[in-house]
Amino acid sequence: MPEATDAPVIMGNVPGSYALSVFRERHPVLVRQVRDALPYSLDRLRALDRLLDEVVRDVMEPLDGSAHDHAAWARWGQGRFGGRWVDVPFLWGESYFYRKLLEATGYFGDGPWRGVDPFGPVKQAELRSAAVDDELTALDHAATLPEHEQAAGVLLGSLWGNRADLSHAITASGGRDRVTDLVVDDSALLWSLLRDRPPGKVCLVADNAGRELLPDLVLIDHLLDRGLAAEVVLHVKPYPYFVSDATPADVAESLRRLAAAPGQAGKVGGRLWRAMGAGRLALRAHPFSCAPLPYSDMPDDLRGDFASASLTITKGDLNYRRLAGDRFWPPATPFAEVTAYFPGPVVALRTLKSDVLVGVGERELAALDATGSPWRTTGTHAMIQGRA
Ligand SMILES: O=P(O)(O)OC[C@@]1(O)O[C@H](CO)[C@@H](O)[C@@H]1O
Repeated sequence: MPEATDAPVIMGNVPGSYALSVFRERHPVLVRQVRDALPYSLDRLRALDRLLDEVVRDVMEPLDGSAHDHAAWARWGQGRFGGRWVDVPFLWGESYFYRKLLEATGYFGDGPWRGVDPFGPVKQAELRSAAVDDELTALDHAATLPEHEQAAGVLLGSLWGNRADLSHAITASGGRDRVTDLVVDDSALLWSLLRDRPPGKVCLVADNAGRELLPDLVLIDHLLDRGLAAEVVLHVKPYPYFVSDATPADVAESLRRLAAAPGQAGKVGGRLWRAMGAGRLALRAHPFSCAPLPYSDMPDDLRGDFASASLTITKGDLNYRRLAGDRFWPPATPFAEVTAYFPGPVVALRTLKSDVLVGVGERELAALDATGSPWRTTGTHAMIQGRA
């Protein structure tokens, strides 16, 4: 087995790879969708057209010198501008794409589009959907179940909520069934970290808004309400990212949606609303959450936050890539080994939508590969993977 540290970084340019399909197929579609989502003015439409051209021609241009974070991106992207989009590490190239998309829409500019979420229309449609009504109504039945089933239910709800990812939906063939047998199931570890010690601080690093964030909030309510956490810090993105990633505005909208719902959902929403006001639920939108870097490069203040938590729960595929490192790890590499740098207990809840994979033995891997399905990238499979 190769040394884990030799694991190659996932690049965008490998023929036939998932990463290449994201650059070649997903990004052009996304620019076109954003272009049509809001009544943008001519200058914004032109900027979006320039970005589309840049992506299709496959020549990466630097951020405009007037951008507030131009210096940071110039440093991170040194030696990459003028080259092909696909010739950079996958994680870096995707992050930069979303940053450029916001630039084109005027999100950080001085004009009228400042602060307008280009993905707002799709996020709002999802939050208003009948599917969300059904999911909130289902909480009434869940509340009648025995305690251990409720605990398992809120955890699985949050885990599978990660399938609701509007960026993945763009190129996923859709409608694929979930495979309920988890690829890795460390849920016993998660519960023991919460139950076998006095309640402490739990950090939940969120992923998508809407149909993922709602069950995340239900999980948070469970932890606070059952005394499994004294406080929860909910980490979200400071600005729109990867289409549906949750921002503070999305948290506010989801809490309003919950609090306005009848039955159990309304009770959950009311409790969380009060917890926010009382400081038992805090919101953090650290700039590093949108950085094109792995968590091993996190700044000291963020490290301090996770270090003071009795448990950090990370949600979703992108957070998993950043936690483990966006590399083709030998799949049997222990999760504890690749996350040894993380300053405290950490559990990842993830449906699999990219090639990064650790902690899976040869026999399990062979059995999954033998199914012949693209199980590593289509969101059909999920894992709860952690270390104390
Ligand atoms: O973090 P999430 O929402 O679970 O997934 C993000 C995602 O859809 O985006 C990337 C491709 O663009 C993949 O890593 C992953 O499939």
